[in-house]
Amino acid sequence: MINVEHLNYSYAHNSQYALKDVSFHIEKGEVFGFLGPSGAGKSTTQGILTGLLPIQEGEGTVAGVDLRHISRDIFNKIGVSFEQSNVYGKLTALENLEFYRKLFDGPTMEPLELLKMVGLDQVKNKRASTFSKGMKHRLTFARSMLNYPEIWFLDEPTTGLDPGIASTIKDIIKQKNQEGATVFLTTHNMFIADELCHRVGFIVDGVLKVVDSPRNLKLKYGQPMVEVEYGDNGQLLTASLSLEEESDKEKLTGLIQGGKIQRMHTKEPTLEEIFIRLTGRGLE
Ligand SMILES: Nc1ncnc2c1ncn2[C@@H]1O[C@H](COP(=O)(O)OP(=O)(O)OP(=O)(O)O)[C@@H](O)[C@H]1O
Repeated sequence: MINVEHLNYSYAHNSQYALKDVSFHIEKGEVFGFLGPSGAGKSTTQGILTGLLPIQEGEGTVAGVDLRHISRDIFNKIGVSFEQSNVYGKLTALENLEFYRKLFDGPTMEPLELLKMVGLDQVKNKRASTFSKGMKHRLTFARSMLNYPEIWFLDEPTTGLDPGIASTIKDIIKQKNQEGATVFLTTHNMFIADELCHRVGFIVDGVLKVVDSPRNLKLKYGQPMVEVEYGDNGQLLTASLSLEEESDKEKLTGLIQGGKIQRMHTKEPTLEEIFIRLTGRGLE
């Protein structure tokens, strides 16, 4: 569905590259998470894949469309929900969707149904200019589904939303994916990525460091850890101990032999911990 090879991109057309030799492939029906800190190159990649930025070096196809020769066809096949995508403030929520609906050549979803899905049906006749940031975000998200996209580009789909709405948005993404949509999702949020993505790519300073499933990454790069609760001089203490580091192993053996452990369980590494381990960087 998405294939890119050796993408390099420089905004200033000099040796300062925002993307450095980025290559990856995304299969039909995958939810692919593109993860990295601010300035890593996520938006630049998304810009190229959606035809907003030209390919400078390298090559790629999106839904069968060659990125060097973007045709109108691509806009009928993709859906885009980016933070900076505008909604028309003077139009109501419903009018916004009715307007965008007309731009597509193929079948489209019912605007009212979309507004219901994202919890905006009660305010369908209110102007978008009166909406909060979160409401505008939901309207943009709804708009991006209008044309039953084959590939759905989502930028931070749940950021800034209250937990109830964020959960609804996650459910919609899962549902649309089950119906066949391929999803390219960029985020700083490892929990969202872990929950939604079949595979993730870690990008830092324009370099794609690794692409794999969250499960494989945890198996390959996560340190096995145990969390123990133990009694010491009448106090209840806790410790996270690595099963690979000698000093931790000795401490654990001591606690077991001393009969001090009250509770013990294995701890799965988080994607964030693996990101830091592999890239030497945090996600903020
Ligand atoms: N319009 C632009 N002109 C010049 N440099 C830019 C422009 N947009 C981005 N850059 C630079 O390109 C690099 C990659 O930026 P990009 O926006 O792709 O990162 P990002 O991972 O999307 O970050 P964020 O999470 O903050 O959106 C950064 O060094 C950034 O400063």
